Amino acid sequence: MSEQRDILNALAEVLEQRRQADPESSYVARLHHKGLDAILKKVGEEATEAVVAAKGGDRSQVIYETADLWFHSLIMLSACGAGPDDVLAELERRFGLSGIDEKAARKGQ
Ligand SMILES: N=c1c2ncn([C@@H]3O[C@H](COP(=O)(O)OP(=O)(O)OP(=O)(O)O)[C@@H](O)[C@H]3O)c2ncn1[C@@H]1O[C@H](COP(=O)(O)O)[C@@H](O)[C@H]1O
Repeated sequence: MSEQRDILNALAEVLEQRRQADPESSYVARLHHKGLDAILKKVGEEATEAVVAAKGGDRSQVIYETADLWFHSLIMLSACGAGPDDVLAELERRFGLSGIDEKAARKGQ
């Protein structure tokens, strides 16, 4: 298992623990306390910020904003009873399958 995958799983574990934490001392607990709509709003905002950063062409800003987006996406997954391994498994399932071929197979169904 790569170090990058380790940090995703380590972070996912912390995020699960924070669901029951004190909203006064934990940002993640505070978001859960506000509810799913608040979590989804943050994911939308962070996605927009990542897009704006990419459009601006500053590589380090793109990385920074994408980290924010991934972080909030992990909170969304946690709220939906899923985790990074579930998404990685889906990407693994798709690996090597051309998006064009996949779409053609779907349209032919
Ligand atoms: N990786 C992160 C992480 N990335 C971003 N953030 C926070 O996410 C928020 C992002 O908000 P914005 O960039 O939109 O800035 P803002 O204007 O402060 O946002 P608003 O909430 O006010 O809308 C900021 O408060 C960041 O500090 C994070 N907060 C926590 N983590 C990880 O999550 C763990 C648990 O955090 P707590 O729940 O706070 O203990 C931490 O140990 C870290 O590993």
